[in-house]
Amino acid sequence: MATVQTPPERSLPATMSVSQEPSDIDLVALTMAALRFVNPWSVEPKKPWPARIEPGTPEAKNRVITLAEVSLHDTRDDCWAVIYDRVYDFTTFLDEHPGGDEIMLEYAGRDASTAFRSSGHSSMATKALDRFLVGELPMHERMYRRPGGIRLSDIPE
Ligand code: HEM
Repeated sequence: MATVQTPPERSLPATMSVSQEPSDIDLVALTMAALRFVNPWSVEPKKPWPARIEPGTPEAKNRVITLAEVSLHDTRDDCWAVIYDRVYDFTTFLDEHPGGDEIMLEYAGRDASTAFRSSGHSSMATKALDRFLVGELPMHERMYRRPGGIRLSDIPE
């Protein structure tokens, strides 16, 4: 006598909620794959920057750093400041500064453009900034290096 075989009962995985149909899951996976194909940046997390940036390296030139991030580096052991929209790590320079460390620490974690300019620094001092560069402010936070920004004749290239 022929026996009729019924398919085994399909049970949902323990993690799947009762309201979620298997076809919904496939649709999500498909959409993610399609988005990845069209624009990988829309779904992949961006590669995080290394925790420590070596000042003055090509990598430092391309890094965008917000004022909020600069403000976290405001101590003698970790001293950043902004001069003409560029972000510098002056930690290793504090003890070497001919004008003393105190004045530089006053601007740790902040914009020091006006202070730097009004201290009558030589063009040599301005050029020496490159050694300490770790990044640049985003366009919307800049005062100088942006279209329509403050124009000064002696801002370094
Ligand atoms: C936070 C920003 C800074 C402030 C407020 C500041 C302030 C000063 C002041 C007040 C002096 C004059 C000292 C005196 O005449 O007794 C001075 C001198 C000097 N500073 Fe700074 N400084 C800053 C950053 C820097 C940086 C980043 C450099 C080099 C990369 C630098 C290099 C020099 C040099 C070389 C002198 C001797 C004069 C000259 O050759 O220009 N300073 N600074």
